[in-house]
Amino acid sequence: MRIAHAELRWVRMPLVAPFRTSFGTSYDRDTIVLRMVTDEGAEGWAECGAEIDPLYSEEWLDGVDLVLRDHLLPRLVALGDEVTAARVKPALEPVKRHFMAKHLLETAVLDAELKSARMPFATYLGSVRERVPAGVSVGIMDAHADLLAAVAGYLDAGYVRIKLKIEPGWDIEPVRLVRKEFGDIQLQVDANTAYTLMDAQHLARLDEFGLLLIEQPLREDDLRGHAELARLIRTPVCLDESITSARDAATAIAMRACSVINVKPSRVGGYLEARRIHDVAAANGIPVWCGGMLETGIGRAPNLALAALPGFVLPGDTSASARYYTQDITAPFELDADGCIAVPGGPGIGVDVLNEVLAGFTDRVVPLSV
Ligand SMILES: CC(=O)N[C@@H](Cc1ccc2ccccc2c1)C(=O)O
Ligand SMILES: [Mg+2]
Repeated sequence: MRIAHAELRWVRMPLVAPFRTSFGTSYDRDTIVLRMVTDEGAEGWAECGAEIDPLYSEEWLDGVDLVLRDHLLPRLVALGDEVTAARVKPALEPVKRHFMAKHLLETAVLDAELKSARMPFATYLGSVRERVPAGVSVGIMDAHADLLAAVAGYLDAGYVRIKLKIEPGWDIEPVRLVRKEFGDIQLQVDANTAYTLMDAQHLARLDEFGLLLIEQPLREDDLRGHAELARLIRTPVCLDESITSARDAATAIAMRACSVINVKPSRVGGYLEARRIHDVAAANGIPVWCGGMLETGIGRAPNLALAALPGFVLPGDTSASARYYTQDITAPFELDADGCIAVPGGPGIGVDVLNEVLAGFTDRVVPLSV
């Protein structure tokens, strides 16, 4: 197929509550939505996982906008009417990394391609479930009481797994209190690279709480350190920021740097690479789960399809829309009575974009030359 039209929409949506991690606090969610139309009139949508500032990873929204316009899209347009999702990665290969920008293009092409074929993401990716259990990510708070109230609210809402953001000074005590207050719920923590090997003894104090995993305790480029840490603590080590490709996954697994992987299509360049990571992990007996980047429904929908693949055996951060937004730009995703969210069944991402709502949150539209 040929790309007939494409545009970037800079979007800002208020968060229902500030979301604080070891790398900063977000009060709104800024993102870029890519809308693509093919010569057959199929519309492809994708949502960027990068943040406004390069604090989660080296990518950020201004950089995505620039690299996509100046270096990535021209390579895709050069394919003429041979554009397919499978050809996106090879066409963009000469540009190093920039996975969140590449994910935007590949996902919009895949959405348009699947809509033309009237095939849901779930069918294409190989989903085996109609609904997936929802976990939730809980930010660092000002006081222990606020944390306990937030966790109680999420458990009442039906979330089947709680993930606590931690950092030095907010780790052992919050976990101890949540364990004491809520018993043997499925509980894990995410440090977003906030610790070093010097903290190994301190992190070993988390072992008594029977956590499912500790996510990305060390720097994103320190696989050796994670392998060393994994020998010093009992809590399973899960990697997020460190894993940007199936090759990274293979290396981390071979080095025993992790025993669980958080898979995020936006971090690894798209759903095709996310599935490759799933396959590499499954071949090595490593469980994976679907991470989140505070996606609106445009990103949440395909993530749910991915989370329904056989190797996604742990609850992910595919929370309900209401976890972050009072008004989503698609119909809201909601938990059912079992704490699960239904995998969209329509063609492509399987949800319709609410154009008026999107327009209300759109700061500016950047037409792209194709
Ligand atoms: C749900 C969750 O914890 N996500 C990321 C961290 C994160 C936190 C805050 C964000 C704000 C704007 C965009 C992306 C963001 C990602 C993680 O797993 O590490
Ligand atoms: Mg994480």
